[in-house]
Amino acid sequence: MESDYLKRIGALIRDARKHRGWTQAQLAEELSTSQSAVNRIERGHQNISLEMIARIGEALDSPIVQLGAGPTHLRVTGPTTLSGSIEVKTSKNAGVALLCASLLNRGRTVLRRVARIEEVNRLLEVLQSIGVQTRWLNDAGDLEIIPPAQLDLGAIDAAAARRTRSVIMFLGPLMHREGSFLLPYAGGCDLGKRTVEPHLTALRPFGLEVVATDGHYRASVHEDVSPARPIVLTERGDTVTENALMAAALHDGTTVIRNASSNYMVQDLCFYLDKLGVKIDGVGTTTLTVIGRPDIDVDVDYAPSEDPIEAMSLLAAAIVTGSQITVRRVPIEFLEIELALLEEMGFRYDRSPEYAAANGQTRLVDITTQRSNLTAPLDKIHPMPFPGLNIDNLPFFAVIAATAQGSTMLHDWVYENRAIYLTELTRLGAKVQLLDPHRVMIEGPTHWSGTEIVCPPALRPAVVILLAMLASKGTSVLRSVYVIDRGYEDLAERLNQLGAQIETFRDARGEI
Ligand SMILES: CC(=O)N[C@H]1[C@@H](OP(=O)(O)OP(=O)(O)OC[C@H]2O[C@@H](n3ccc(=O)[nH]c3=O)[C@H](O)[C@@H]2O)O[C@H](CO)[C@@H](O)[C@@H]1O
Ligand SMILES: C=C(OP(=O)(O)O)C(=O)O
Repeated sequence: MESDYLKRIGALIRDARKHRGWTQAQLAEELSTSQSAVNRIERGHQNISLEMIARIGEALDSPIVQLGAGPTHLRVTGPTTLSGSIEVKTSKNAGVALLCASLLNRGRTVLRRVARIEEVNRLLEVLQSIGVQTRWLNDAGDLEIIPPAQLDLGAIDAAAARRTRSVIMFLGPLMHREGSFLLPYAGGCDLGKRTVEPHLTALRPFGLEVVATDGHYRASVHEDVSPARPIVLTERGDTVTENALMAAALHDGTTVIRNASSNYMVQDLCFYLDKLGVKIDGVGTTTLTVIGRPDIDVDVDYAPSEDPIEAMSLLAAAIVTGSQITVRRVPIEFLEIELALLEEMGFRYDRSPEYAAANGQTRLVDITTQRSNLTAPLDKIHPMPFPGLNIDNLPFFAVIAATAQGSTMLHDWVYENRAIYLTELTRLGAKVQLLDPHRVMIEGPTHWSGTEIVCPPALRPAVVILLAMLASKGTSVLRSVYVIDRGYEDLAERLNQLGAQIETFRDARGEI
């Protein structure tokens, strides 16, 4: 079925290219990819995302390929009451870390139930462009990754790389494969300045030097340098810990990483590395001791765990719409503080006994929400590195606080911009006052009323607006939802299965 569809798309692209009089190499250059990737696409031998189709359409200025592409928008009819049950997908953040980590392994990696989200698609495009074979094995999202003997970094799909921040996690694995290389600057949510300096500090003891020039990180590796002392991270960041772990995995010796993040995606990475034969002590703590293996060549199969941020999003959907739903496969240990705080605010729910995730490690529960009357918490809500309230879950408390009686202060000390985007909720009737770029005061409850909003360039605030739209009276339009698709698989469709009325649409050609 899928290959049929890919072949038809491939044929359309080939015809449009020929119509333009271009060679595959010319189109490849325009797309910052390799001629062989274009050849694979045209023959229907490569998965291709809507994003990529849109980029090809733009490059070829082709009405055929542009048809149906362009930004996607959502039309929401509310207010909605949800019912039924929904399963949490595996996490974006473990998914992207594991895709990068698969570069450590010369053998075949199979990742189970990977969320089919745009962030993963971008990384797959990057991996394919440098010669890695990747293939979805089935509709369940099982993904096969086979690296080549030699990577073709010169052919890297720079446009795809720049759309994700995760490409920064290529540094750890690549420094063992290449003496020197170029990586495009990392993108991701626009949350203000996000430094990469902690990554460079963490990797320097392994001999990595990086100079940032004209849109690229220029990396070179001094092979005679190796960590003489424990590596002390200057901040307990998730991706920086993952980079240090990946560098340590192929390092012939023992590395100690202190002030490590013990967050969910880091744990998933540790469990995967264990399957590669890398021994890690201290998983779930802030000191990780890694016994690396200089050559890893094994066929592995790993099932990353469920996404605590998606679980929180679904609980917030139930709370803001006053609905009873069952959220299945909630990774409870990464949501305990959020739930404790919600309980304090008056949220009532039932939880099933714990059971193990497919990785055999992460503890899951099913949560059934009850209609609850919430009141504002006495203290401000602020995030902390795990085991604190998750930084990415903080925005959901904005929409929850807006349904609660009283004033709630949210303090996002982490990001420069993210709290500012929450003020968009005022357009749907919430009282959200920006006290400074990091703090908002929210006064509830809210009489939500529908309107049209363009997604802010940040995933979680965009989802928060969508959830408020479910509760809003009348029709709302949420424009340009790529940012949501970066991190959620079919969110609108899955909410519809719970009874939401969300229609996905694109602008007709010629309209703005
Ligand atoms: C792909 C991925 O996994 N992305 C997650 C990862 O991004 P990532 O690891 O890239 O997060 P950043 O490096 O951007 O760190 C987030 C912010 O926290 C600050 N900071 C972090 C830790 C600390 O101890 N002190 C400190 O100041 C950083 O300076 C930065 O401003 O972690 C973020 C914070 O959990 C999450 O929002 C992202 O979803
Ligand atoms: C900030 C986030 O993602 P990223 O690190 O991919 O920009 C997020 O997941 O909310």
